[in-house]
Amino acid sequence: MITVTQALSLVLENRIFPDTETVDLAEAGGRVLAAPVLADRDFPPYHRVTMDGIALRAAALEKTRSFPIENIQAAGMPASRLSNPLHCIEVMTGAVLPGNTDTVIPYEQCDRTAGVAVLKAGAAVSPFQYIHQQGTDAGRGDVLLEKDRKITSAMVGVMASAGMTRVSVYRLPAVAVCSTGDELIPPGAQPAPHQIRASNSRMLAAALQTEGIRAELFHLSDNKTEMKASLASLLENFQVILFSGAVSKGRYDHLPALLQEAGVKKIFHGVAQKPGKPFFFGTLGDRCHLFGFPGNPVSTYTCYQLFFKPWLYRSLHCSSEKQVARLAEEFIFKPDLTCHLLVNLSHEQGMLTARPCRNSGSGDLTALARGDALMSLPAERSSFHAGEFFEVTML
Ligand SMILES: Nc1nc2c(c(=O)[nH]1)N[C@H]1C(S)=C(S)[C@@H](COP(=O)(O)OP(=O)(O)OC[C@H]3O[C@@H](n4cnc5c(N)ncnc54)[C@H](O)[C@@H]3O)O[C@H]1N2
Ligand code: MOO
Repeated sequence: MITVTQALSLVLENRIFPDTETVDLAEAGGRVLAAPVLADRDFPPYHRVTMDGIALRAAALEKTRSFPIENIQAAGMPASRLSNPLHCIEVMTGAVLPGNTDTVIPYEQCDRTAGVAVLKAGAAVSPFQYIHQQGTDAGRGDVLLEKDRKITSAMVGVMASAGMTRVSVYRLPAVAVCSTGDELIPPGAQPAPHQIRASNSRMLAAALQTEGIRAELFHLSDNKTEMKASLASLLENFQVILFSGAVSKGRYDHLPALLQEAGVKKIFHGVAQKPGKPFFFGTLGDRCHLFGFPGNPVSTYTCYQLFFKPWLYRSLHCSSEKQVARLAEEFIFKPDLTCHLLVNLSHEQGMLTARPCRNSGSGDLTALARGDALMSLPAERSSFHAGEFFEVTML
């Protein structure tokens, strides 16, 4: 059995190198940007008025506090120009600053009567106040967004303002999610007493959906001949296959052997961790990457989070951030395995703090929905003390 660290580096070494494609801006959220986004014009593109009020020349204040209003400059109107330096133009937020003016005084600081604006006593005036100056956010041609970033809603906004309607992103792999086991029935069916509902495949599909991947779901029978036939077709049609179950020592755990018979190279089978010990990972050349997650629901999900997700992010050129949290209470774990402890997180004394979450083991799917994160406790130790910091993976 290999360590968690060794397993993770083997998984990451076997990343894929996806092509790029262009998608509509409306579909780009959550995808990874494959090319930098440049400013097609200055940001803002003109001196933008930031308060409703009047625009005038600041130097005019040495001569007068009373300004005849020449006209109104609203947002969306082409720039006008102040003809008399002792006059003003009414301006609205978002308008282009009129030519021959250099300051804005909000309505609250002046009185307007009979077409004349008079500054109130104490109205503060300095050049370029309440003006968002052209090009101060970014200049034309500047990089607004670096490539290899996961596209957030703010980034969608930036791209829209740079005039983009299509975005270059890394192509997502075609993923199949396969449950295994004759005890499983679809969630909509009525289970007999000896049956359970297939939850893992739905859980994995939901996790993939948050990455923008619409996986296809399959179910493999425990029957060796049937499983073999299904695998042949899956290996033909998918770049990535996530299996859950059929990877431990049982008489019907045919998956690792059948995959290898079908030409899959075993990269590893078995990781010194709990949960998720019988985890299998293999490749079929560059054509297909296979993750055989152990069937217990918490094991499946743990392996997805700790190995598949970093693999996906590395393949898509972006990184998944690691965090540490403070263990709130003593925890003992004797086996010589990395323990991925299900925890609840809170902020205590300004520190991210983790408390073990009640659960009854890797078959306890209900606990997974109560937990916030997995805290990885190193295999070399068996007692972990309150106040120590360890890495956490958010769920
Ligand atoms: N003799 C040994 N037995 C087991 C070992 C071992 O080392 N020696 N390892 C144990 C560990 S650890 C795990 S984890 C499990 C994993 O076994 P499999 O990957 O072969 O998974 P299954 O036996 O098919 O299923 C385990 C468990 O999970 C339920 N399951 C499976 N798929 C789903 C699904 N899609 N949705 C909901 N629940 C699912 C299944 O019904 C079983 O209860 O092996 C231990 N045994
Ligand atoms: O490792 Mo198994 O994944 O404990 O339940």
